[in-house]
Amino acid sequence: MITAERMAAVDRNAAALGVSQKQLMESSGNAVAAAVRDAADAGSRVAIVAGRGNNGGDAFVAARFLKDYDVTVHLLGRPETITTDIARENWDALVEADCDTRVVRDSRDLELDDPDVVVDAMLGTGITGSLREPEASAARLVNETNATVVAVDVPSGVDANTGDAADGAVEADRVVTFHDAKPGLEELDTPVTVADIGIPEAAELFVGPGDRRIVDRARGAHKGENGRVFVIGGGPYTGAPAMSAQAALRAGADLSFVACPDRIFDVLASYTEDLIVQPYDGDHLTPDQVDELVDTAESHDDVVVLGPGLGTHDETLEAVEQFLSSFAGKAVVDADALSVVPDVDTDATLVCTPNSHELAEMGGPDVDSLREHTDEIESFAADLGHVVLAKGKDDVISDGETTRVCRAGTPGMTVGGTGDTLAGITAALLATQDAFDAACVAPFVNGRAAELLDDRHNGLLASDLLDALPRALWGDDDE
Ligand SMILES: NC(=O)C1=CN([C@@H]2O[C@H](COP(=O)(O)OP(=O)(O)OC[C@H]3O[C@@H](n4cnc5c(N)ncnc54)[C@H](O)[C@@H]3O)[C@@H](O)[C@H]2O)[C@@H](O)CC1
Ligand SMILES: [K+]
Repeated sequence: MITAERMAAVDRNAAALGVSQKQLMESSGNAVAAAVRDAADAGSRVAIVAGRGNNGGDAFVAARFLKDYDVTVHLLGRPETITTDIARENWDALVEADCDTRVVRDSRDLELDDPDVVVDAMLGTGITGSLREPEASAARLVNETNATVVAVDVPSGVDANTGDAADGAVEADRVVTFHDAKPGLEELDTPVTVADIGIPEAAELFVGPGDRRIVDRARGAHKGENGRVFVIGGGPYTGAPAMSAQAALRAGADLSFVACPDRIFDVLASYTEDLIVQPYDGDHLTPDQVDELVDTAESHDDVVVLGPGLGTHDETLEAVEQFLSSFAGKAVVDADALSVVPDVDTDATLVCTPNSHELAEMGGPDVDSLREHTDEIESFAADLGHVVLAKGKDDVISDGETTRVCRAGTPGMTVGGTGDTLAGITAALLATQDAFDAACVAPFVNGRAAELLDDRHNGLLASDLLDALPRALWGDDDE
């Protein structure tokens, strides 16, 4: 089962893997033609009623595969207003080939002439709101015919995610949908065929540019709407928390705070003016600080990064344990803090970011190649009850039910600090996204930033990644 948004992401990932959307449209159209052949004998009269989006494009392709039928293609709207190049190219191909194509400028001009089959290709997953003209009138005509109505992807006017039907939505006799079942179609009392359109499994397994689009939302305009990240780190180390906090800003967080022992305050505060540093007494984190840290994080709805540079002092690990026991927000747990997670009872939403060594220490599989052990990582995540982002040459991300692999990155990323940037990016994304999505997209963005700096294969610094993060996250060059 796949939602419309996820389907669009997978489609984009397929394109990045070299299977273009036009190829997928060709397969979809072929599948629609097969459904028409199932519904009526050769020679039957077929009316294709097409909208201006890719749903219509699928049906233009189908027309090419229905040579043995008496096909008429009705386009709702002017050809110049077809919304995508691939749909327009397929329309043009029909016109060039002298097919019976009709441009419906006004819904009153649509005449179906008593067809045996209607192909409903007006609206697919691109619908917003209730049916507008000319689609509304066209849907009425389609519903009045005695023809067998074959819907492309989803009956026009029906929401593929929920099954909610707009007033006057097409009542289909059968539906041909693509790649995977859609939750909304299950709600209908209509037979559904799921057609394999040749999307490689890799487009679902590997995190790709399509996943990044999920994050590419309308960002909030007000300070705070894109999240505050609160890094609890530092003590024996100062660079790690600073790197996480800066990466969070570069990945879209509005504000980034670091809570650290006052012994290292001056060092941390001197790295950059972009960070807000809040010192607490002492030279390492202890249980004395926990109540105030939980208060700060919860009162501002912060996403916490717990771990970078904290060290492994007994008191520190005890403080981490107490923090997680009382904190009920969202947190990325990294580095030294990870060892505490398996034994803690917490209401927080966690993304744990172990490297393969830390994964083994937590009780997960002890392996070099994470990618060859995705099943074990998945069951580990299920037992843990938190999202696991296991970092390696290829990263493995699992919420215990779904598991993905991220292949982005360059050999230069073995340099220290790239895990700290990853934790910060994950936190920034976690502010606005579901935990699993954030954990999938963050390593893609971190790795993509390194790829954008490809000239620095040798001598890449984690701090170099900071500059490239916005482009990696929002840039157009996502091939
Ligand atoms: N994304 C994918 O993975 C694939 C998509 N394919 C096809 O592409 C379709 C989605 O294509 P699009 O995103 O172009 O969207 P659609 O073709 O569903 O519709 C977009 C068009 O409808 C108009 N529109 C939107 N809401 C309307 C309303 N309420 N009343 C009247 N007109 C309205 C828009 O202005 C736009 O012109 C899928 O349903 C499927 O048929 C297939 O080609 C295979 C792969
Ligand atoms: K449709």
